[in-house]
Amino acid sequence: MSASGHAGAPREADVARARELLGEERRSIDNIDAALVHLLAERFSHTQRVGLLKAEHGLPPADPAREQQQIERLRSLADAAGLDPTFAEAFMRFIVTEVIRHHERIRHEGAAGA
Ligand SMILES: O=C(O)C(=O)C[C@]1(C(=O)O)C=C[C@@H](O)C=C1
Repeated sequence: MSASGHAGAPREADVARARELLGEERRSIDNIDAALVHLLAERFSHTQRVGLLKAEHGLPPADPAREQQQIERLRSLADAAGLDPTFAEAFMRFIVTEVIRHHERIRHEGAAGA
């Protein structure tokens, strides 16, 4: 079925319009992906400082209680925003696992040399 509602081969004009809409959506997707990269870079620059503080003061790299609070908060935000909370939790855990790996590296390399 074409956009005009008829069965059979799609009309050229409908396909052209669909391609135009696809291009517009992709431009927005590219902008959002760029924002995500910048936000993640900003987040990692803060967690890097947290890692240094933790290493300098002998605090453990991971804080499971804090993670639990973050996950509950994000699940609730995701739900309100129409995003799958299970996906939001998995995404958060993926990021935090990487942050903890950075914290451990800073601790093992010595905070001063990081
Ligand atoms: O808040 C901390 O203590 C952090 O190290 C940051 C962070 C995070 O990425 O949000 C990472 C590891 C901890 O387990 C909890 C949270």
